[in-house]
This record gives sequence, structure tokens and C-alpha cells, in this order.
Amino acid sequence: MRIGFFSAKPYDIVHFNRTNQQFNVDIEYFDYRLCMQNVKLAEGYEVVCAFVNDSLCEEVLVELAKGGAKIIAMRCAGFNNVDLIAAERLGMKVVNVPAYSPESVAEHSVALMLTLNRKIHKAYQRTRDANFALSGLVGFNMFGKTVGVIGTGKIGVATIKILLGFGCKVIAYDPYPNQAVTDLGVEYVDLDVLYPLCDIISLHCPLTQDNHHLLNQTSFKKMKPGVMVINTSRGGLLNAFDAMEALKDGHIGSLGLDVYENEKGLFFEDKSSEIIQDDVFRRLSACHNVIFTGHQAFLTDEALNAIASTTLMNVTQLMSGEVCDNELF
Ligand SMILES: NC(=O)c1ccc[n+]([C@@H]2O[C@H](COP(=O)([O-])OP(=O)(O)OC[C@H]3O[C@@H](n4cnc5c(N)ncnc54)[C@H](O)[C@@H]3O)[C@@H](O)[C@H]2O)c1
Repeated sequence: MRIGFFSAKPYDIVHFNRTNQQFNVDIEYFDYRLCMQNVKLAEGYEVVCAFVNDSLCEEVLVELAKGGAKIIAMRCAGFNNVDLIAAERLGMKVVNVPAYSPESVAEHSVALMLTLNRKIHKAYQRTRDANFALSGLVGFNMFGKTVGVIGTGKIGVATIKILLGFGCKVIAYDPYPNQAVTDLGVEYVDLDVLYPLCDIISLHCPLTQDNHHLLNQTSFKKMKPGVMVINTSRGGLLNAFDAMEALKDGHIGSLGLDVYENEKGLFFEDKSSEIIQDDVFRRLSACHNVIFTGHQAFLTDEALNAIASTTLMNVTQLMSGEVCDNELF
């Protein structure tokens, strides 16, 4: 079995090579993001291993199938970038890693909240410059604040547990309420109830056809003035232009983004010597009350180990005709 591994970064290679000592499969790493321009690289690989910004649209899948690909192994939880209908029609199997470390993403979400709240990013710059003035660094106690968690699956639950530890009041929205969340004392409410009550709103749901731009001008207007908004889920859940306008008029007080709708071609790359062409991104990243991280919420040693072992287990099971619990259809 040969795996063509796209968007390979040094940390992926370290963790997959270490884990592969138990599986012993043939992995060829490509630094390139999978797209129509370089799909020919995948020719001859039965398994194509891809990540969040690789393109697995119908056009690419057709070429992959012609090149002999039988399995698309997503080494992530989200699969909104895979045309599942086309994959099924082409007879390809698609697997993902549904749970590698919910805590990695939950902890990063809370790190964004605390950084924005206590202005750690500004304090870091100031103290490096021997500026120890405290003006402009006033935060708020997390204790007693109301946090709205949208999406209460694995990551949402892990986030809720941390926030309850801080003494926050947590309310939640999910079309499929989770008893484990209710058992924690968290109340489910509709979004229109959640928006005006929350000091912080954090997104933990997948991007689907129904919730594109879930957070937009209309929803921002319903939120409490000065609200903090956190998105570590998928960029398309939040209309970044509308968020910028809401930041300008002070309706959003701060914004923490680990994901961005147009992150493809930007995130995971060193763009420090280039002029970023995306004006919305540039304007947002120039705001003192906005923090971007480049889709790194998953990036812990534990998560990378779990991603490598589950991915290699998924493909080994499928190639040997065994049942694989992580098959997507
Ligand atoms: N930034 C990162 O590094 C990173 C890493 C892993 C996952 N993620 C994102 O986090 C998301 C959540 O991951 P998870 O493991 O908790 O998934 P999960 O499947 O365990 O939970 C998702 C929850 O969202 C709910 N949901 C679906 N549609 C919804 C909607 N419109 N509104 C509110 N809730 C809705 C589901 O009912 C489910 O309870 C993933 O889909 C992925 O996009 C990001």
C-alpha cells in the first residue's frame, strides 16, 4: 500500500514516521496542498492522505480516481472540503479522524479568550520594549460571565468543562442536545436567546450547507455590545467582513479566530515576506482587539500522535477489508 501524503509539514512527518514504525506502510510526503494543478502527483497512490485546506472537489476526485486512488484518508475531523457524493459515485472510501484530542482545540479556544480578555498580546509587546504602563490593559473576570457555546459535541463539551471550572455560566445551542451537557448544569437555548445574553460566544460546530455565515451582520446585531467572539471551528461559519464592521462600531468587543474563510493558500505557509492581498484579513489583523492564529488549535503533541495512529489504523483496516468505524459513508 502506498500513501500520497499532501500538505505535509515537518511536524506531520515527525509524528507519522514515528507512528509508522508499528504499521510499516509506504508514505510519500508532498509539501504541496492538493489541488487541480498538482493532482498528477497523486498518480499511482492507492491512498491519498489530505488535510483541511486540500481541495477534494469533484474535479480533483475524478483525477485521483483515474490515478488509482481508492481511499481518501482525511487526517482531521472536518471534511467540508471533500465532495462526499462524488467520492461515493467514484467508488472511493473516505475516512477521517473524528476525535483525536478535543482538549487540544478546547484549550486553544480558551487561550484565545484569556489572551484577548487580559490583553496578553499587548502586554508581551510592551514589556519587551520596557514599557510597563498598564493603561489599556484592563480585562474582566471570567468568573460569573456568561459564555455561549454553539455546538456541543466533543470539543464543545471539553470547552464547557474548562469554562465551568472558571466559574462561568455556560449556555448552549445545538440542534442535537447532548445529555452529558445538560448533566453539567448547562441549559440549551435557541440562538436568538443565546446571542443577547452572552459576554463570550464560542463556535464548536461543523461547517455545513445550512450554517454558512451563521455569524453575520444580523446575528452580530443581536449580541450584547462588546461581546467576545471566538471561532476555532471553520472559517465559513463567520462572515469576516460583517465582523469587521461590527468591530468598527464597537458591537463586537474582541475577536479570536483560529480559522478564516479564505485561509486556503494563506495559513500553514510563511507569508512574512509577501504582501497579503486579502484586504479583510489585513484590516482585521491590524485591530488590537483581534487575534488570529493560523489553524493551530489542534497542534499539540498528543493530538498529532492520535491523528497519526488513527489515520494509519483507518487505512490499514480498509486495505485489509476490515470494518473501519471512521468511514464516512
Ligand atoms: N481549529 C482546529 O484545529 C480544529 C480541529 C478539530 C476540529 N475543528 C472543528 O471543530 C468542529 C467541532 O468538532 P467536534 O469534534 O466537537 O465535532 P462533533 O461532531 O463531536 O460535534 C459537533 C457538534 O456540532 C453540532 N452541530 C451541527 N450543526 C450545528 C449547528 N448548525 N449549530 C450548532 N451546532 C451544530 C452537532 O450536533 C454536534 O453536537 C469540527 O467540525 C471542526 O470544524 C477545528
